[in-house]
Amino acid sequence: MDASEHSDTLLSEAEVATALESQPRWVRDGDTIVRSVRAATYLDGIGLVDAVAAAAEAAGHHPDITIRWREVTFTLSTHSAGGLTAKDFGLAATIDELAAGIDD
Ligand SMILES: C[C@H](O)[C@H](O)[C@H]1CNC2=NC(N)=NC(=O)C2=N1
Repeated sequence: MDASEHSDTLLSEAEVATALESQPRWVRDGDTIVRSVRAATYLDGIGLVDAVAAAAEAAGHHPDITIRWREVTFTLSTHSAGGLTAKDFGLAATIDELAAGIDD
């Protein structure tokens, strides 16, 4: 399932806590979840950004992305809903798949 198939109903605090237990690479920061990936090289990080951008566009759900040399930080929130929804955790799972083998 990609993020476009997930509901944009706001998750409860309990639902967010449960979702984070199964996605341990992500940390809560207010109305967002955040993960940083440290790639072996700058271009590996850019390659990950490119792959995530394609997946995000296909899903119609887009992360905030910060690039600092070879560390790429993804911040997820459903802006239209004003907080965290299943779309964010769906995209988080996709990013985890794409980052597997990149994170050093
Ligand atoms: C029409 C389109 O689905 C919306 O503008 C989408 C696009 N991508 C988005 N991405 C994120 N993260 N939050 C949104 O509310 C959002 N809205």
